Amino acid sequence: MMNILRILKNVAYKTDYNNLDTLEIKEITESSTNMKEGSLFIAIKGYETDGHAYIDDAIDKGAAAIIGQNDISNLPVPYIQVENSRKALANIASNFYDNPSCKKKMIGITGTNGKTTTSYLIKHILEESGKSCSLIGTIETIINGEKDNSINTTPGAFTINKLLDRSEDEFVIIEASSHGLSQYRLEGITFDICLFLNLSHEHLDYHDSMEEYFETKALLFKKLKENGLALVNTDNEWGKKLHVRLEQENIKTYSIGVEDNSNYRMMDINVLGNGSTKLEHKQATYTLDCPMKGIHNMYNACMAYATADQLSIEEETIIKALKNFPGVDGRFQIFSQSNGAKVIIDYAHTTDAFFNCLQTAKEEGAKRIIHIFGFRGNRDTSKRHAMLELTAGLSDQYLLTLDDLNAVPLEEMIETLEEIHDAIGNDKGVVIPDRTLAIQEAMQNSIAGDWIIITGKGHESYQQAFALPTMTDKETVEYLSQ
Ligand SMILES: CC(=O)N[C@H]1[C@@H](OP(=O)(O)OP(=O)(O)OC[C@H]2O[C@@H](n3ccc(=O)[nH]c3=O)[C@H](O)[C@@H]2O)O[C@H](CO)[C@@H](O)[C@@H]1O[C@H](C)C(=O)N[C@@H](C)C(=O)N[C@H](CCC(=O)O)C(=O)O
Ligand SMILES: Nc1ncnc2c1ncn2[C@@H]1O[C@H](COP(=O)(O)OP(=O)(O)OP(=O)(O)O)[C@@H](O)[C@H]1O
Repeated sequence: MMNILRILKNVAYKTDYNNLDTLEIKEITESSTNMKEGSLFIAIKGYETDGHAYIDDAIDKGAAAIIGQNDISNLPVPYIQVENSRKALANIASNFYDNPSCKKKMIGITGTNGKTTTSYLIKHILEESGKSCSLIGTIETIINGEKDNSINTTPGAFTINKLLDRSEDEFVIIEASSHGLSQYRLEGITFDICLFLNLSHEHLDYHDSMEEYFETKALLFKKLKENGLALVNTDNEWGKKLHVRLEQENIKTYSIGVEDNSNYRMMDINVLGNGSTKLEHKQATYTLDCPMKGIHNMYNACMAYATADQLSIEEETIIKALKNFPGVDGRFQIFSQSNGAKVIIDYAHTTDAFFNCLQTAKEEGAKRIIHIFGFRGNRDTSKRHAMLELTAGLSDQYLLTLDDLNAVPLEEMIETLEEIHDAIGNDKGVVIPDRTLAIQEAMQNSIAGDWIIITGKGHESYQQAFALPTMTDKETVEYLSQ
């Protein structure tokens, strides 16, 4: 039980109810479906529906009080009006759990690509150095070693605070998506270290422009604790811009990149075979071996190195940990075939990530590159042409197939694939809607030296059933390898 006035600390509100000082709350929820008697229900205007429509339902289920942003009177339980209930929820959750992010060493990671990979790299290094670490991200949450599948990359504010409260680990790594940042899911959370990885065309169905997308990502750095520090990959225009801005704001910032003036300077990058790079920092140079393929993963490894270094972990420990990093499910995961072909499963769903995957295969000596991919329904459609254009140029063959439909009718998506293929594609390509049959086609016709690259789904399960009895790209590949 907690008094409502404690829950409302630092939240601006108005109410007609005069006895808040005696109002005790058992729990908080934003969902009437999860209501428990004695809870505070927070009504949120959502993207799909309006939580204010469920206030009666919440009261029927025993809500002790309601918070919302609409003008409402004459409810049978106290009503507290705030300006923005989503923002209020975040502050309330933080109050309810007694500001849990202040008690942890918090690491926040943002960028278009590489958040998940970098978070697992950092977690691995921390654990190899004997420290305990929670992780909240796209694939799963790991709290006190217990894993749960994720719904969002950045969960809702209430969930985050609850997870932080449950965590007995010393460190917590959170992947910060732009949706999460713009929807106040991280409001009230403060960080010791924040990382900016990169920014490329993505989510422009949600953000008005790249500029706005960048500004949303940059919000993470407003959440640094007083002595917190920023680690920024400055080998991209957005990283450079952020680095300059943070320095002007007197925030302790380190740049990571190939340029001479980078604080962590990458040199002699070798991405072939067992990749390695030299990293120079404060006149000392270290050699990092990174078993994950591709220049993009070299950047992820260097960002992880810099983070661990700033946490005063011994260089030798970091270097050893990077070398034995086991990789991440569905991130450039290689399945060598008995006929000498290789199949790669990767979560790439941006043009930038496509380039990294296909280019890596080329540099690794692929004789032919066969790319299997689709487009997610109800997600940024403006990136599709560039994605196909890139693969039509770099691959030797491409198979356009289904990704998640997300409520787009099957026939409509197949038509879209055919239209884009006709408009942008070339004779290297073919449309095979059934994802498992597309993989089968590529694998059955493969020869030694082929690299079959399957992108888009990574670790995720299929949303719909396909012809083969499998639920993930990995299962399909293993089924066809038997
Ligand atoms: C479009 C979007 O971002 N939606 C997010 C948002 O949902 P919402 O609050 O708008 O939900 P809503 O369904 O409209 O419901 C409104 C309110 O009514 C309440 N309600 C609803 C029904 C009912 O019977 N009773 C009831 O009380 C709901 O609990 C909610 O509070 O807030 C929820 C809680 O934080 C998120 O889980 C949810 O993410 C959905 C599932 C989603 O798919 N989001 C994607 C776009 C997303 O956020 N992706 C990024 C990663 C992107 C990337 O980089 O790939 C992420 O961080 O996951
Ligand atoms: N540093 C990077 N730069 C560019 N592309 C990258 C980088 N790291 C990974 N990628 C590509 O992005 C894909 C997704 O990687 P990862 O899951 O680590 O990123 P993410 O930011 O967590 O993605 P999401 O926001 O979609 O969950 C990888 O499979 C790879 O193709």
